[in-house]
Amino acid sequence: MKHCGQVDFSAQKFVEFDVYKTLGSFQLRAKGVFKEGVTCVVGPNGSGKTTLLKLLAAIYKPDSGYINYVGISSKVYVGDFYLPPESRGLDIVLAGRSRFGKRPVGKADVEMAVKYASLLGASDLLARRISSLSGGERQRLVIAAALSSEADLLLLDEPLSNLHGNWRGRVMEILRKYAEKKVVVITTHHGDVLKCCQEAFRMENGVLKQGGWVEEADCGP
Ligand SMILES: Nc1ncnc2c1ncn2[C@@H]1O[C@H](COP(=O)(O)OP(=O)(O)OP(=O)(O)O)[C@@H](O)[C@H]1O
Repeated sequence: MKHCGQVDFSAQKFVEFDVYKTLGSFQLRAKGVFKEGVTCVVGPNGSGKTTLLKLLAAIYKPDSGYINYVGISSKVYVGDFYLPPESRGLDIVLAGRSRFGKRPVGKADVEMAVKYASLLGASDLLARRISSLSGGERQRLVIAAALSSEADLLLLDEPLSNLHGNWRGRVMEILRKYAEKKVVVITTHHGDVLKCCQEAFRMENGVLKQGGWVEEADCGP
């Protein structure tokens, strides 16, 4: 309930966590809150970014600790995913729409998939065999797939890989729009997009460190 003088957080979505996970000799310890907006997690190869996203997506179970989802009823992790080479571009976007096989898709879902592909300038790629697509073309369809899931918590592993400067900026703009009422977390190696994140964290040797608010985000509306 909202009281006079208090901020009402009841409508907001966020995920708060304090998790420990061991994978072989690798140990991860991550504590933080990811809020509505686009959060970027940066860090060197092997530092634990993917592991954290998979923990938050409930693909991995933490060894100890907790993950508290507030206002979040659906979560989707999107990394690279396999589809048979004879699949079409539309199949990529529909995979996201089905939340990667978790729900059936129908005619209305195809319409939504077409809409999201158009947002990514990928309408002409929908009928193409995926084996004929360039890395960047496939990546734009993967991003359309992620968006078409319409999940409250979108965990995107390297969504900007294979995209050149202009497209990285456009994708960040689109993600920021999507994240106005949802939580989007991306991992990235591209320092040039950090100015487009509402918040940034660094992963170093399995430890999550807050990078602080990015004050002057000059991307998107
Ligand atoms: N199933 C596993 N068994 C053992 N070790 C694993 C397993 N999965 C990941 N690791 C190790 O955990 C560490 C963190 O991996 P993770 O994929 O989270 O890193 P990352 O920061 O996403 O790296 P990159 O930027 O290269 O994608 C790495 O040292 C990796 O080798």
